Amino acid sequence: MIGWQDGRVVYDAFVLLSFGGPEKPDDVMPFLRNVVRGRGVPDERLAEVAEHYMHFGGVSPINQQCRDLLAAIGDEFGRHGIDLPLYWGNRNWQPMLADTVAQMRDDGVETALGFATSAYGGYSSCKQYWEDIAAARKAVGPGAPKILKLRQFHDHPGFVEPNIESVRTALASLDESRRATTRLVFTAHSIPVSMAKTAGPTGGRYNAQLEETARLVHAAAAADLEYDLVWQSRSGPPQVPWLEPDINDHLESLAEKGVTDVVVSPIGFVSDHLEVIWDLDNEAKDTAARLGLGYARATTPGTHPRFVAMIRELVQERTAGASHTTLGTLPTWDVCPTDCCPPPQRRGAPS
Ligand SMILES: CC1=C(CCC(=O)O)c2cc3nc(cc4[nH]c(cc5[nH]c(cc1n2)c(C)c5CCC(=O)O)c(CCC(=O)O)c4C)C(CCC(=O)O)=C3C
Ligand SMILES: [Fe+2]
Repeated sequence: MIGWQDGRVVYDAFVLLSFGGPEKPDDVMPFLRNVVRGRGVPDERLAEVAEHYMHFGGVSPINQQCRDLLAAIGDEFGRHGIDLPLYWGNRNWQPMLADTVAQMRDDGVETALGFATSAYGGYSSCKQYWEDIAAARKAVGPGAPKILKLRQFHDHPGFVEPNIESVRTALASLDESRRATTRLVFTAHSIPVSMAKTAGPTGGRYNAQLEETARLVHAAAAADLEYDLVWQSRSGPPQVPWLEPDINDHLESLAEKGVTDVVVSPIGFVSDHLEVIWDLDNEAKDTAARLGLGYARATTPGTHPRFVAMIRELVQERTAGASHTTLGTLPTWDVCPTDCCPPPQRRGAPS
């Protein structure tokens, strides 16, 4: 067996867990149907989102970003003597996690560490990855390896520092003479209010973590500016309340208040995938232009070396049983309680 002993558990593989995205036009609708299975997202919304993907030739950047990240993780592990085979499986598109888990079983993997491409707690960002693992193992059946997801990392310096750096870079591209009326706007994926209420063991964890990350990035990158945390990429039927305000509405109210320029920092995401390049680089940017606001979008961590080092550190934290490296004050843990972050109520056809 490949791997190493930490005195408690032997991990013999690493698996990257992600969302998945289409890589050609014919993938788009089946991918979207996988994402919204049983969730009551109206067809009009799906058709609209399909157009966003078609705008980029039906190709989401997220899968290539995962390939690049996995290659960088391999280099990083190699430099630090971590000899674990690397795998990658998605929730919604090929390579699907169940196929990856079957391959891992065939390769003799017994217990893997999984890294999900989301920093936060809550159903979509955390719990659903645990569910993905359980469903994939069930599909594979006897001999399926155990997979333990690495912890949430919203306030790890390896996540916060690349965001600080990119906010500074974005800010430097704006007109210095208008700095006093420049605003820092953090964004994250909106989720249903009911999902936000039940995020984490005591509720509200998604918002609390995002507020903490925003505070940490703001303090280090641009403490003289005012800042806000707002939401993007709302889905779901209009009668269901989701977190507000939307970034576009927020830009309107900022312009009314006399703000002249904005730096938008999508701290809710780890890579510049489609929700970032469509919703921010197209929609929000157009809104800013219409309002006459200067606009700069900060990049996400992607394959930033500090971010990649964080992934290696999270593995070492786990295998050495070391204490968690955190910049904030919210509690962290390795394994989530089983009863936190319940799934949203399913509507329409069961999956
Ligand atoms: C919290 C959160 C994250 C961040 C955490 C994480 O990263 O995991 C995230 C990431 C992403 N969301 C993505 C895409 C989509 N999300 C959708 C729909 C939804 N997202 C939700 C939440 C989140 N989503 C929710 C509650 C829904 C409603 C339906 C449901 O309950 O599932 C839909 C359906 C159509 C629509 O937008 O209405 C699409 C296409 C992509 C891929 C982008 C690419 O292709 O590059 C990524 C990384
Ligand atoms: Fe989403």
